[in-house]
Amino acid sequence: MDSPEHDDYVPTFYIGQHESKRSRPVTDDVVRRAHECNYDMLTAPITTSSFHERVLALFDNLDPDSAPTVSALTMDDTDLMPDEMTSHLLAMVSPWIDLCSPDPVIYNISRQVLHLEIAYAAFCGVTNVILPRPKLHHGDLDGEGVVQYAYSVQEILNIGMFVQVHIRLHMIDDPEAVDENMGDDLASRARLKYVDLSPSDAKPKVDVFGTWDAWNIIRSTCNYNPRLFVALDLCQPLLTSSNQSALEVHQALLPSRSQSRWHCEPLRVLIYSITAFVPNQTGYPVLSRVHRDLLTKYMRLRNPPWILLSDVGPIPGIERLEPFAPMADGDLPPVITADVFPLPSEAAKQPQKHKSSKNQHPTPHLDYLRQLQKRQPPRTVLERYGAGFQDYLQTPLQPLTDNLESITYEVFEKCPVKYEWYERAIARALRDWEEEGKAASGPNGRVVIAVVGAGRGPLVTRALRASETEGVDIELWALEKNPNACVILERHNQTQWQNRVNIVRSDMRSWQGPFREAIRTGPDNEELMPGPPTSQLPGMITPIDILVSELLGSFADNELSPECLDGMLPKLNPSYGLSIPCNYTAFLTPISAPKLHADISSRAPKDPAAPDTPWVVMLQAIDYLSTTTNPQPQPPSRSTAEDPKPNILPVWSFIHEPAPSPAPSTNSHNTRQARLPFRIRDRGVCHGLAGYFEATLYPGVELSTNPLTMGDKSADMMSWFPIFFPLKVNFPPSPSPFPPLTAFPFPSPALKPGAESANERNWKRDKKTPLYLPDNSEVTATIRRCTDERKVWYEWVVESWGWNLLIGGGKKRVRLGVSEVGCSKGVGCMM
Ligand SMILES: C[S@@+](CC[C@H](N)C(=O)[O-])C[C@H]1O[C@@H](n2cnc3c(N)ncnc32)[C@H](O)[C@@H]1O
Repeated sequence: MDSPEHDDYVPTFYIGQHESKRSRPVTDDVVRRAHECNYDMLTAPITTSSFHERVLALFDNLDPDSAPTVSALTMDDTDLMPDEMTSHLLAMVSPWIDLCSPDPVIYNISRQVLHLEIAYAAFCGVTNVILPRPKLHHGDLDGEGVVQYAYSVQEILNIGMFVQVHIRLHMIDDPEAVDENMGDDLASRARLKYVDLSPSDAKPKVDVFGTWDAWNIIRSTCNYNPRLFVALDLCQPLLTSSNQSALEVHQALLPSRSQSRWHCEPLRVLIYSITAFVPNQTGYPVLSRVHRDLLTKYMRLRNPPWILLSDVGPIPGIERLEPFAPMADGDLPPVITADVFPLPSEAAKQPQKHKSSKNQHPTPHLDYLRQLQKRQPPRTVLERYGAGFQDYLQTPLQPLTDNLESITYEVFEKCPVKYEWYERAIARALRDWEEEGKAASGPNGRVVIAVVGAGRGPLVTRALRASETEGVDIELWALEKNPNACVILERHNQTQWQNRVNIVRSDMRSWQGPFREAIRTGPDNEELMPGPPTSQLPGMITPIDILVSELLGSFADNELSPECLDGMLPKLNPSYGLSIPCNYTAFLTPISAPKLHADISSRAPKDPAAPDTPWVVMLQAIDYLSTTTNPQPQPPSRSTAEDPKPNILPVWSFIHEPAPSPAPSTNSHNTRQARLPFRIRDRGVCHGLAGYFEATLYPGVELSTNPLTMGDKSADMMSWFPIFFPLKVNFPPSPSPFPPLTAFPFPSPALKPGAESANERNWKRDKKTPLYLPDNSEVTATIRRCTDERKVWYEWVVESWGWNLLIGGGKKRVRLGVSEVGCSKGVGCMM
């Protein structure tokens, strides 16, 4: 396997240019010029300033008791035309509307403007629109209008059936952030009877999850519609107090808790305004390390977001539109590439330099991003191996009932770690065997090793190699029940293993053990000595000294390793026999995984088992809901003060050692149950449980997929992706609180082909609304490993808990919600 340093991968940065107030229409020529400058796309307002003036005048001249009607768009109201280049445009809905307004007339007008603009953009063939941010604060009202906004979004998803809708949001909610449209907008016209502007003592504070909360309402109302995305503003207007350095402010606005939360949402656009950049020592605009790290993280998503540079200057040459030398190819003078974050004192000294540099490089911000694109750190082994698999749901393998294909074994065999670790474990076991002078079970004192479930034989090769390196003689058995894989084993035995391996075609649960000639010795031939392996009767069965198996699944025991090994353990050498692995433990943690939730929801109508299936999935767009702050100090340049790490708790274990007697006839000894409490610091939505495992192959040699220990125990191991237990929660469907508007010029949108029926919608709401967890709450996950005489399956349920303050002091723990029981019996593993 190549080392990650040799990865020649360059990520795709799809970069667009946005101006909040475009001075000229976005024509073909403008788009062409933007492409020449190495921009990939442009934003365009759907309507013109004259439409803006018309609507404001409508409101200003309104009889307060009448229902206003915004008349249909005219030629003067828009510059947008159906055109080939519309596919390169991100159409901007007017930022001066307020869909959250508590003033019903303003809401009514805003909603009409939205409908008119979306309908016209859809008519022109626009496929991507960006909606203005939901306004979260109106006087002393905080977050009240979000539901209103959410219903408007739900409506427009049914107007433009091919339009992808991007909701513009700040990373965090800062109530004091300056609103760029202030004065020119409908929001500032809200009437006092609806908005109390009197100064209040209880000023809302910065809320790290405030904007996420709004997004959660919007996408939940829209049933996780796959055409709904986040356009994230990465830089809020900086309210730098004089004693804060620019670096501190940038870090404070990008807390790692909110970074990881947005990472799990459907991020489609990242918006960098000019305030996200700071001049480097040579005066060129660069991003701080916090921003650079964030960009690297977000650009590694399976579908990397687009980047919008907002108000960083016009497209060069646009006024004259003369031929233009292409820019921003990423080959820059070294001054631009030095992105050392300046000390605030240095930055303050450099404004002049910055200006003159900009004149020499007309698109310095774009140049810098193109340069960053080229200098992205190489992908890790896991990232390379997992490319394309991120958040892709796979049904777990059933190697016991199904016979795997050769290609599946081939994928296993690519893991650079697992087989190495098995060889190490076998080598240590042989060394200890020798050093401790243990009596072996094979002829001539040879240690009997049985690789059970040998597949195409990689562990057989490793066992032979371990014996050679340790200089310990072994007798090797390889057992496999897949007849096709046995052909490969037999071929390998002939061509690679010099016929040193005894190959057995059998299910391990019915294998008697190493069967060999019984050689009679002693003065009267009354003693029996183990002879060479044979299939002839009469013979004798001898114990196995070292049993090697790899029957583990993503949740350790989910591919029935315990059930398979049950039959083998009584065949171990009773004094010294050992199993590799000797034990394994499953782990769980609650996660937010909107993408997986949406995927499972969309499968559910056709595949009713989908919400009850524990899925194998390379988790990427997820957020851990239960975290602790990492106590280990980090280099100051690399992290903010807090660096949360997930609480991932052990669920249950299986231990494999010589068994004195055959396993009981029922499988009830392999059932398990666990109830795990998780503290939740920050609010979020729980979509399910992420499962991992750790296994001890031999003391000191461990495998782990648990993110907390994987780096130490088996870094770069890629044989197993985690498992995901989805959550189903039962809530009654909620009717729309908003009756259709009578004054609206269009008829209420009828159901178009492909739109959801009420039944489908209700089914989704009834069956799969995820569990909302408030700040400072608790989650308990209860999970069981169940069995009958034919199958093994899991059942899981999640409860959320909060605290009620009691009159007279104290608090009481109260249950806030409980999920439906997930049950995988329908897709359980056959024994
Ligand atoms: C996960 S694969 C591992 C294969 C191989 N050891 C490797 O590491 O590439 C598990 C193998 O065990 C075999 N297997 C599972 N249950 C078995 C059983 N009860 N008896 C024999 N073989 C079994 C499967 O056919 C499969 O080849």
